[in-house]
Amino acid sequence: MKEHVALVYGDIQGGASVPVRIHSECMTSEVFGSLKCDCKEQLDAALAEVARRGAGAVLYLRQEGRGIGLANKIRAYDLQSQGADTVDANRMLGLPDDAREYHAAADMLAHFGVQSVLLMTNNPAKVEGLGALGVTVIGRLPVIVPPNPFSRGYLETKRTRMAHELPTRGAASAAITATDPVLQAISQGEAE
Ligand SMILES: Nc1nc2c(ncn2[C@@H]2O[C@H](COP(=O)(O)OP(=O)(O)OP(=O)(O)O)[C@@H](O)[C@H]2O)c(=O)[nH]1
Ligand SMILES: [Zn+2]
Repeated sequence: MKEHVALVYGDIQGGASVPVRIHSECMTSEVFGSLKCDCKEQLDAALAEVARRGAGAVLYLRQEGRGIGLANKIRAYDLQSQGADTVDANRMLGLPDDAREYHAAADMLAHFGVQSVLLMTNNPAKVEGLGALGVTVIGRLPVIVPPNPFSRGYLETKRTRMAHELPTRGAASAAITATDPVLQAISQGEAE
């Protein structure tokens, strides 16, 4: 059984416009430090933003690899190393682009009596998915991580094929940004 986690900071009981990050597990970046995606930096940025705002929650869902599981994600990485992008790699394996569900997140928010959330995400499908489950998403807070040389293609695929609201290369952003100095240095070294 997968155990999901609600990390709550401050008092959110019965709250409205509660800052919430609904985060999907990514062992490769969060545990092993892979730079192929932005998940760990998004998690860190969300935790910092919740603390800065004084109250909020990070709901950590055990949906590795957008719900296809770790072994399938590693198989997809193998196909990506041969040129496929994230979406096509999943399809070549006969798997959906995104197999995640958000019932657990909706249940957690109901448990705390949260009336509405400010959702920290760049993914409009996540906003819609929660709305369909009865969660009132009153606003969206972008969580932008600057690309590094290893994540650039992955982020570009999210922008162009999965409709994530991410800046085009070089565009300035006033969103929550990752503060990791190493990643910022890598990204600035890449910028031109
Ligand atoms: N199938 C697959 N999953 C991946 C890959 N890289 C990261 N993931 C998973 O993608 C999930 C995160 O989803 P993303 O599409 O990056 O972001 P999101 O949660 O939809 O949107 P945000 O709220 O803006 O972060 C995590 O579960 C990661 O394990 C990959 O190459 N293939
Ligand atoms: Zn990741």
